[in-house]
Amino acid sequence: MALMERETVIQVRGLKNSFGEQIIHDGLDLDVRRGEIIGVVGGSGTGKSVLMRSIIGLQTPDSGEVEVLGENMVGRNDDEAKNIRRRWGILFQNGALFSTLTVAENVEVPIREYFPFLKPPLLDEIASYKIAMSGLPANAGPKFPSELSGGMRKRAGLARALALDPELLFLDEPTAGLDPIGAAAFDELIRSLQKRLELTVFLITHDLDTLHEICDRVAVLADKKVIAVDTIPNLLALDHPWIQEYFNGPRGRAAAVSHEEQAGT
Ligand SMILES: Nc1ncnc2c1ncn2[C@@H]1O[C@H](COP(=O)(O)OP(=O)(O)OP(=O)(O)O)[C@@H](O)[C@H]1O
Repeated sequence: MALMERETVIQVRGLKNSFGEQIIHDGLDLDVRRGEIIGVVGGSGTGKSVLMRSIIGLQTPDSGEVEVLGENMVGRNDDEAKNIRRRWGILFQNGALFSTLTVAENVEVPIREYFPFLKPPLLDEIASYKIAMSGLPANAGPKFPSELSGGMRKRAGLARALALDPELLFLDEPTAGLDPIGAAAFDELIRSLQKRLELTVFLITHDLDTLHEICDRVAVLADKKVIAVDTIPNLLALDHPWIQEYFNGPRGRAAAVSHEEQAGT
């Protein structure tokens, strides 16, 4: 089915967020469609993380509407949001793993929250499956986060994000801090998981390679709004200075050339 015809799974309308005098978003709109990987870009401090926090209900906006999977997210208390929270997984920027728990125990945290009656053997089995799915070796399960490399910690965070078989996956700068080979492998993992599990992925990134390699559309934050959401070729046709500088600057062009070479075009 063409992307345009698919169901909207995240709908943001007229979002306004501010901290004191500082207005971050003012009249921001965004639609995310089922099954797409949408990249969210914008200069530092344009409010990408605040947007994600507003969508998942961690930030109460000054005004505006946020719907996720048909449910209103604004002003819900924790209890009300519990049912909707289990339908998404989140990989925060630093992985946000509990340092005193092993990787397997970290993956089990959300499962225990929602299914407290599950017995340890089954919990361990589910955790092992999620760990393998995230491309970690089986012996990573009993390790503590401090014993893992940065790339492995991200995969462990991903395993936890996938613990409850989510429909939506939120990723905040997943390739930040990874070397280019590790970043490319992580991109590939996200793409293959998205296809296999039919995920919708909301991905904040500064990584131009990631945008070219795996994003179906890219949303650009500037001037306190989403100024455009489109494929990269269509964004390039727009005459906005930030978009031009970002995608057509030296790094943007290098990422585009590398993507074309890999695609054999
Ligand atoms: N809890 C908070 N209290 C006060 N100001 C905040 C808070 N959270 C975010 N901000 C401010 O809101 C602005 C947007 O922050 P946000 O983290 O969303 O930016 P970003 O686009 O994700 O940036 P980066 O690309 O650097 O990660 C920043 O100026 C930040 O200082």
